[in-house]
Amino acid sequence: MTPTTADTKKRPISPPINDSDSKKVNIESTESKVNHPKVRTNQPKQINKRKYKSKDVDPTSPLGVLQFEINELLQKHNLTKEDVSNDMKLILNDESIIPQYHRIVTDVVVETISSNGDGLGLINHPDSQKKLQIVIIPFGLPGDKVEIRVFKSHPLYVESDLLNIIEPNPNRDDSLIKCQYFGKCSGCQFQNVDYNQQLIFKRQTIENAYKYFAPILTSLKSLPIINDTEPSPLQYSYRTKLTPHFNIPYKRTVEERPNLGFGSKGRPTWRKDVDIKDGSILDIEECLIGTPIINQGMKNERLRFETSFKNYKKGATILLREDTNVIDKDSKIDLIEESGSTDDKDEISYLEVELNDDNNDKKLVKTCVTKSRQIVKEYINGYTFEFSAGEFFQNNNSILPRVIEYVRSNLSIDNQSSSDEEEKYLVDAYCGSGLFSITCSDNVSKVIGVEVSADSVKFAERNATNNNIKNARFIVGKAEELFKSIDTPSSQTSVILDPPRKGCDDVFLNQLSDYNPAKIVYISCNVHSQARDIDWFINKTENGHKYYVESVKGFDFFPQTHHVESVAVLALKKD
Ligand SMILES: C[S@@+](CC[C@H](N)C(=O)[O-])C[C@H]1O[C@@H](n2cnc3c(N)ncnc32)[C@H](O)[C@@H]1O
Repeated sequence: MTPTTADTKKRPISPPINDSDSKKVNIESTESKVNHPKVRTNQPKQINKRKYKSKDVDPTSPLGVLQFEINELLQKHNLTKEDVSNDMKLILNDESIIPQYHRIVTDVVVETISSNGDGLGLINHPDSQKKLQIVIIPFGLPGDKVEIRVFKSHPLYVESDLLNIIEPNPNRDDSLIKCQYFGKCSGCQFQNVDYNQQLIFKRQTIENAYKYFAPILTSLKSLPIINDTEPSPLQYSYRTKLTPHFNIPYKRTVEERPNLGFGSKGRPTWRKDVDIKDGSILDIEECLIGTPIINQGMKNERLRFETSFKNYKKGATILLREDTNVIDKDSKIDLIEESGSTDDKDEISYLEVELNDDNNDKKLVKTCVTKSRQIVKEYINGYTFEFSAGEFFQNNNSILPRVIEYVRSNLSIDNQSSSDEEEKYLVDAYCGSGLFSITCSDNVSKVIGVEVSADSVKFAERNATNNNIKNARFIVGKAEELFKSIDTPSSQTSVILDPPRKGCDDVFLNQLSDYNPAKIVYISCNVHSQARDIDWFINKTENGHKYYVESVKGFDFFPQTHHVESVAVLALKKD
């Protein structure tokens, strides 16, 4: 499969299973439409009025990636999409057909796991013995034999709830589960999977991402073997930011406190000893992947919510962000009113943490901030960072020293036109509040960071000053405008890219190619858009062919979940 055109703006990579228009991934109608067809059985002329509405999906989003995963399953079983298609018109318009489709199925073997952490399997088709259905099984692991309830249909797959594990696969170890909400909460997918196996799943996600989204590099066999995923030092209690939320029904005053927590996923009965109230938002007192002070903040804010919910006219999200202060070991921190969330005695909750690095005359004092405009601090390997609580900052502090070291070590420039005596430069595109610009600044003469958020740039400048970094300058603007203001010689410059989930703009990638830097380190929380961008950059831009993918490695920023951060290094080919 190759991209359809070399010069289109959107670089469409469409899964081959798609319907006629290859630029679109057509998915899905709304749940209410599928589940509650308003068919007036006494007025036959009204039948067949409801039409299936498809919507465009970004191919690198979870639903877009699912299309590639479905396609792979079809290929494995030598099936066509007609062999698994569901008659959406019928499902939407004939109520009597629903029990046939939305049913309990037993002895289903989970074949594979999606990048979203859901199991995928094949079941018999209600329409015909010659057909099959592809089913998504949340919390199903490859090799499990399970009982499921199908509850929702889509043109090429159905969704289900996991009811029972009939035969568990060897990777399933439910004794590892720590959270009482696991299996219902949409946050974690892998608590019952040994941590090493979690890392293997994530490596597989990266491999698949490059297979699906870097088709040219894959077909030319010019991708390196994907490195093992770097584990997180903390596998629980690592998340420095959580955002529990609640719903208030439209235009209604509620008498009873609404659930406050995280979105629920399906209606699993497989966790038999767990009694969880139904609802689209689960009521969650404690989130075990959150840090201790974040959970203290959650406790405080839940207590406040017991009465304050009556003041809300609509649903909202509560921000919980860890704030880390570095102070002398013997001193006491001055906790002013803004310092953070307060407990039932109206006292600011805080935790003292010992430092286990060279800074042993200092200690850390942590509070939980709830106001998005408030300034919070983070401490990483002797560096301190300040940023607005509501702005982007990496959420797993424990793994940051490892990822920073990895990025630093891969920035080194090694080409013929550059010698050790020559000055080296660093460009940090999408720099946020300066995490990589600052921590990677010491072996280069000059760093230039660019970032679209003026607020983040303000903090990047402040962070450079606070960390005594004198060689960094920051520009407010889109990465796409970066190269206008760059004067460093490209053969001595490395570039860090750390874009948001959607990846880089084509304009930017073309400019990057024209600039032709010595080294590129691309960090991404969406390996699918990363793979797409790298395939495009190397194969479709002017100087792209001069580069090769030196390495790709995952970092487990979010243990127990399906997410993986990927770092890809591009170097210039040697002549
Ligand atoms: C994943 S974050 C990385 C931030 C930083 N590297 C870090 O690790 O803290 C992506 C950043 O890109 C910024 N951003 C989004 N679109 C951008 C664009 N077109 N040009 C420059 N920055 C952009 C966001 O504001 C955000 O700070």
